Amino acid sequence: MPPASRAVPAVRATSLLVGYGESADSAVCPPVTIDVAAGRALAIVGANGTGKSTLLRAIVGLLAPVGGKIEVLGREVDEREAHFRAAVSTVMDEDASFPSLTVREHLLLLARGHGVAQASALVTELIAEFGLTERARAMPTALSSGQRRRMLLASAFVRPRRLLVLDEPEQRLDAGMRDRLAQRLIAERADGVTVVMATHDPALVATVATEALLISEQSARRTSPKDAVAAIEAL
Ligand SMILES: Nc1ncnc2c1ncn2[C@@H]1O[C@H](COP(=O)(O)OP(=O)(O)OP(=O)(O)O)[C@@H](O)[C@H]1O
Repeated sequence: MPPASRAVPAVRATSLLVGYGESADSAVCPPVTIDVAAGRALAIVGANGTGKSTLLRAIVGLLAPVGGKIEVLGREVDEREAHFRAAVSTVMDEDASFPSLTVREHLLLLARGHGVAQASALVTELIAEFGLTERARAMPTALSSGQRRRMLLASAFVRPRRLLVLDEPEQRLDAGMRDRLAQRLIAERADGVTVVMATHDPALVATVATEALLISEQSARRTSPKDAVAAIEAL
């Protein structure tokens, strides 16, 4: 993986408005202006329905902004471009897996599709890290919801990445797995990978985040991880 340039923010939002209509009137949350530097981790926090997932969809190019601007790794978002697909790894709510492939086959296909060297060894490691060794030959339909979530998380780490965009990565994970995920995200940061995650998990914010964006009906404002933890606990 090429080293991330520290000069260019991994994510830069300028008066960004996100929503499901055609114009700024349809924005689901107040405007967002934020820079996230390479190797940092931004936690996006706020009550249900405040627009966290919608904001992530705009960052990964699934939804065009209804106002303002969003740049990822120094360029306007176009998820069809090869450089974007090579650099941006996501775990979103609506993620799908191949219905006819086992856990191991799904991960291998992703790794090979992204040109990862020694894909088989990496897949074996990730399957162990995400506690799926016993289920490596299972079809997705035969997994528990937590196991399926683990497979989708492992999918994010089986491919090259400079930016990880995660929508409530703690969902459906037990306490041990949440802790392991936090350790993995800390290691990712140490490798220069940027993390942007929407989360309701105070432990994940406290251990992984270097900064936070607190969204409410009134504002979307940058805050410290400590204040974000307090805000989650007050919701
Ligand atoms: N596909 C959609 N079309 C229209 N409105 C939507 C769509 N998806 C979400 N919304 C609305 O947009 C607003 C923001 O939703 P969003 O999912 O971004 O919130 P969130 O902060 O991620 O919430 P949660 O914490 O519950 O996951 C909500 O009012 C929601 O009902």
